[in-house]
Amino acid sequence: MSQPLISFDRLSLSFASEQGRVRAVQDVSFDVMPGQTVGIVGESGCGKSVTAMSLMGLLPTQTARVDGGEIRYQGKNLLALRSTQLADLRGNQLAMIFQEPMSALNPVLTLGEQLVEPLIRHRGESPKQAWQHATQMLAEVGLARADSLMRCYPHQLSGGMLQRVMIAMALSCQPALLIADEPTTALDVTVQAQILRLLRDRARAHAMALMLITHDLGVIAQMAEQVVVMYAGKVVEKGPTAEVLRRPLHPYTQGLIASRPTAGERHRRLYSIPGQVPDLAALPNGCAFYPRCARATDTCRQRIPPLTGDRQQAACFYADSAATTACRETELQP
Ligand SMILES: Nc1ncnc2c1ncn2[C@@H]1O[C@H](COP(=O)(O)OP(=O)(O)OP(=O)(O)O)[C@@H](O)[C@H]1O
Repeated sequence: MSQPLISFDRLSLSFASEQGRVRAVQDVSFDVMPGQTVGIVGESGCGKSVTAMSLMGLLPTQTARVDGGEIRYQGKNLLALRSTQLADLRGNQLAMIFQEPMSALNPVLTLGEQLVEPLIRHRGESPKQAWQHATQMLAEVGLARADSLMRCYPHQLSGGMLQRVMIAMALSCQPALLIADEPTTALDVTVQAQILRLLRDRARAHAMALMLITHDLGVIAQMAEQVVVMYAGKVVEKGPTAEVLRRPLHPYTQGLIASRPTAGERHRRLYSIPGQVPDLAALPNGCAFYPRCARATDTCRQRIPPLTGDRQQAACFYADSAATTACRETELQP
């Protein structure tokens, strides 16, 4: 068995805020194997992006603090690297694309200028080689007339085209890992499917690992071999996607699956998980999900269960398969 490419090992992070420390990530552990796609899923504010940004060294240094743990890349703890060493890995061996491609591009530089810069800096290509390489990459992500696109400014392209440019930019340095943070949320549905297909094909063609952050369990089902379910800054369940979706153990995962809208069920009342996500600056004792959990008992209020087990792990004292009948299994199988 090969070594993990990335290991999050008991990572805890917090932010300083006027309300006190926001415990955005607590004790998060999971691995990404070389070439593997891992989906991170959970409601808004559960810590998905912060987890990804910490790997890229992109957290705000004035407010963010690492409270414990490591993020190892090929065995090296990224949190112990100097910022220049991390900057060298970023955009080279580790790349990231975001929900809004426009916010990651410089509006006053042409796409060509922005595409060639990392190739010159990280790969030592000459300006001419970098230009040819970038043009090839645009063609590889399905953009026609790549040479003339190189002379365009970001505002001249549609959202779908820009996301393709971001993927080309990320792939151009042949990263070992690409993080895609809600890469299709800002796109219309047909373009979403194209971009996801492109990401999957390119990840396979380049033997690249993919960390895919999304709210959408359907996307996870199609794309990811492993899934990590986060709630209030913690991993509540993780495992092979097919197994977690077929037999979710944690009541939160069960709720997420049950609340997914599906085609052909116009008359079904949409289920939503009752209650609100907790304030991460004032987390309750015990399991953070208990105020919203129909099965919560006094034990859940007092103690936090550990994430245990080998295949599927669930941080819940009462995690079992008994309540999974409400989950519409067949529709979510990859
Ligand atoms: N710079 C910051 N300062 C203070 N708190 C922050 C900062 N960045 C994130 N947080 C807090 O950390 C928590 C986790 O945020 P994060 O962006 O990781 O959530 P998320 O799961 O990615 O949500 P979404 O799906 O909406 O992007 C949130 O409570 C958020 O308010």
